[in-house]
Amino acid sequence: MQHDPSPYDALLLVSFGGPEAPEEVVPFLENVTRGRGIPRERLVEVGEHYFHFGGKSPINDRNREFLAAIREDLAGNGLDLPVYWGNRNWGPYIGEALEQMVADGVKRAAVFFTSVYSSYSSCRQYRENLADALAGLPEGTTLELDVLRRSFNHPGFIDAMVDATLAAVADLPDAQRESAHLSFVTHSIPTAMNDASGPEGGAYDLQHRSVMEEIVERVRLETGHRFRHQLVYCSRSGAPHVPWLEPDVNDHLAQLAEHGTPAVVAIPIGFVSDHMEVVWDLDTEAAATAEKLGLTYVRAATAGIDPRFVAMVRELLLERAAVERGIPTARPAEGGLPACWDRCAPDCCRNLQQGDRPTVGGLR
Ligand SMILES: CC1=C(CCC(=O)O)c2cc3nc(cc4[nH]c(cc5[nH]c(cc1n2)c(C)c5CCC(=O)O)c(CCC(=O)O)c4C)C(CCC(=O)O)=C3C
Ligand SMILES: [Fe+2]
Repeated sequence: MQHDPSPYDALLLVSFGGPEAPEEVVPFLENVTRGRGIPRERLVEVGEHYFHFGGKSPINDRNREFLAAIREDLAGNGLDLPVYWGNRNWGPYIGEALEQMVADGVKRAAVFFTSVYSSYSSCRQYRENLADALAGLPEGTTLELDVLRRSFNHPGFIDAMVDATLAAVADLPDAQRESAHLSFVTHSIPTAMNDASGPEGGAYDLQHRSVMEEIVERVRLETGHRFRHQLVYCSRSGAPHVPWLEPDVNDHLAQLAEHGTPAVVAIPIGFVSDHMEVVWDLDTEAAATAEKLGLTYVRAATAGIDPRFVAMVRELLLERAAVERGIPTARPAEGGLPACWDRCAPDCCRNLQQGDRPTVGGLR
């Protein structure tokens, strides 16, 4: 393992952002959906999820915990790197983080997105946000940003999710354990967005399936039982006539109940911490659906601040630092897909609605 962070003199954590008070909910939703063609009814419905939790999204607090854990991990490993944080849709915004970095004299930073898969929403849109924020800096500012590779198959994420799954499986009633179903859950996206994800298309779904298969196999090695499993989706949005990835987790639960499955473990592989989708779509809505159907329902933990997931950010930064210095380095990855590319191809995860916009972190 390399321990030299150069050429980086900082780390920037980039996330989605969320409202923290009732009066922030509507402006936040307007930020999220600007130019994205989301029907008014869906916005009202999603607004209710936030109001249900007092107008406060959990995401910023989860990111504050993650930041604190990353800082501790870096310091504990003798790395004296400042860590900044900026969001796409709510303060602290990416632009504010960049201004602070410039004021502090940062020249080149590694950037980690709190979303580990390829798609427009989960990767390229953040790369556009970085380009917009850079363009907003005063003329003549030099700040270079390198986006760390998609980390869905990094051992730090996989190992945390394997243990979360094992813990959830252990929580099942003994009599139901082996007939339980593992339901891997992620954020739905339009099928067209999935078709355009990654350099060759379909990467969003493919990456999730490789994570699922790896976890199922690791759980088999640990328990001796290969569980039935499926990839399902939550948080479908958009107009009704636009196809999104399916099945929805609630429809899936109804199917399981119909086929006599007694218990289900929901494994939120699409979310790195307990975002609104986890506390609403899974812990509130899907849990209620399961209860109505008479299904035992256990939700596995998200990666959150699992020390291995936290260490992953440092490991990715050091790995990329070595790459940028031209030093051969290991690129750990688990499951059927190789470690992801460092720089995205020009047509990776294209913006289908607004066309190509400037990005950061692409091939030059
Ligand atoms: C792939 C993906 C991720 C995972 C990757 C990542 O983490 O980035 C993600 C994360 C998140 N999505 C979030 C919230 C919302 N997403 C929305 C809308 C949309 N998401 C989409 C995709 C994704 N979203 C898409 C294709 C849309 C349609 C509009 C569009 O084409 O852009 C809307 C508008 C209402 C609605 O349409 O549901 C909201 C409020 C929050 C914050 C949660 C919190 O507060 O804790 C988080 C972490
Ligand atoms: Fe979303």
